[in-house]
Amino acid sequence: MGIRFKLLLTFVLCFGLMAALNLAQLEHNMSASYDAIERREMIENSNRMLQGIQAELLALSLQSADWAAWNATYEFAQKPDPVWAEENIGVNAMKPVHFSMVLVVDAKAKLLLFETRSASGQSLNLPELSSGPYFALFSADANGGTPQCGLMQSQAGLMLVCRARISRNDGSGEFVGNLVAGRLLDQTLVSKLREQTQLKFELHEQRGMPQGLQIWPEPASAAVNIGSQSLMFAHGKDLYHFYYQLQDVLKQNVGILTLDVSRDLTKQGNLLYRNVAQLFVLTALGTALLLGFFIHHLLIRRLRVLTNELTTLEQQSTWHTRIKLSGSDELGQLSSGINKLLALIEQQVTSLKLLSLTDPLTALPNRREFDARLRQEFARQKRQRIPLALLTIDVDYFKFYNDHYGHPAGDLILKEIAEILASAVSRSSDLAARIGGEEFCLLLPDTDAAGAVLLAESIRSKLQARNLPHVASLLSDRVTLSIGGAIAGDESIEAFVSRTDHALYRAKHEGRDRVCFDAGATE
Ligand SMILES: Nc1nc2c(ncn2[C@@H]2O[C@H](COP(=O)(O)OP(=O)(O)OP(=O)(O)O)[C@@H](O)[C@H]2O)c(=O)[nH]1
Repeated sequence: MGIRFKLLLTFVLCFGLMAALNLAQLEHNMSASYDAIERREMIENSNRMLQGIQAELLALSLQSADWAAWNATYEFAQKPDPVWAEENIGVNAMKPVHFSMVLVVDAKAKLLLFETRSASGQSLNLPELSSGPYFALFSADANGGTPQCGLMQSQAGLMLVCRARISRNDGSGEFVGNLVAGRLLDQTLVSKLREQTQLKFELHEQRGMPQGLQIWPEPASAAVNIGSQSLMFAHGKDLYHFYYQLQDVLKQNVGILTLDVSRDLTKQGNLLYRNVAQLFVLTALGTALLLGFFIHHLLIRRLRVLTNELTTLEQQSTWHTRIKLSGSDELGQLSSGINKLLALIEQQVTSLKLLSLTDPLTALPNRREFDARLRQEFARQKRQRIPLALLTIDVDYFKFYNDHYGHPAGDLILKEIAEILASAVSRSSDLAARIGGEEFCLLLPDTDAAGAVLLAESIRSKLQARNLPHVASLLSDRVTLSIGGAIAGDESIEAFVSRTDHALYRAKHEGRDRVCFDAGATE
């Protein structure tokens, strides 16, 4: 797995995790605040719905209290006058105040007046109100001036009803009876209330509540005299279904109010959340890709260049090549560091190479260098048909010199001879080398036998001129050299070198301090 993929994976994971955490936090906060706002709105709505009915009940209460606290009504309760009643509290007076029912009962629970009126002006058939538990409640002395109101179940439907104690205008007078006023809670009234409250609630006359409802946490305090204190609810994905149990003045279940409230806020919140989530995911992905792009250009691409150049270096095993990665940042510094290291290695390799090809005592090329050059020049001689001469030079009785003067003095002699050989060769293609203890070689390309002999003799002369004493020599009291030489012919290198060795052997054998040349193989 490449570093680019790893980085990209890391970014995606990090940003993904970050987005997920933020989204979870956002969702938690959002749903908590939306829930709170929605709950407040629900309470307001349900209270508004109940307050609408309460307001109707209050209007009914005021009107019935008005009719009950009237001297004429007080007199009627003691001495009923049907003509007066018809005009003032009877069916004719009911229309303007939207009463559906007026009932007057005296102190002895005798029904004095019972008028009903539908919205269309017809009378209603309400036999259950002139006897039974409702009538018992209507005829009891309430012992108070404030009318008692609530709901009532009748054959014509649910009815708002208020019972008021009949009194004089100033509220005085003994108990002479009650006046009960009612108003049908029919669809006309429900529609009016729906319009007023701007809430689409429904009135159902069924008594039982559906199964599986939950109790709404806040009590419905506005409606203590028309129903239970609690609201029930069920909630769907987009809607809250509210249920309110209506109870009559006898505390019996008589109907249900339902209200469906759309969860617009939650819907909008969910939409907003989805949008934000999409934005988060896109931003996280976009940022990861952008970072990946920049990292690729700033890092990965350049790292690849560096790796490729290092691979090439390794494959070619060359130290003179340099990394071509520029820049002053960390990668640029790394590349310049590698280049410095390469320069150091190159320098070390060059000097090691030089050391491995140089004789440490005389600073002349050693046997390894000589062998390499010999192979090179021998091949060239074969190719170009140009003469190649080889001289092998050996110090005479050098063992005795060492024995007599000591090894360090012998080293000095070897250095002197090396100087002479180095100064004797004038062409850049000539090579003077120390190939063994006191044995030297001169490789002379493009030199014939005569030239080689001449050079050998000049070396001997130069040594003579230095006049280096060698009292232990069996030949002379000075240091002398024996030189064997040969010109390369159509033969192997070994044969060529062997001929030179034989020439040297001959020089030794014939008395030393001389040059013997073998030109035998030349054509
Ligand atoms: N001082 C010194 N002596 C060396 C070095 N290398 C080889 N020798 C000595 O050179 C001597 C070579 O001796 P031999 O091969 O017997 O030959 P020689 O005494 O020169 O006799 P001929 O070659 O027959 O004239 C030995 O004593 C080696 O120890 C060196 O680097 N320094």
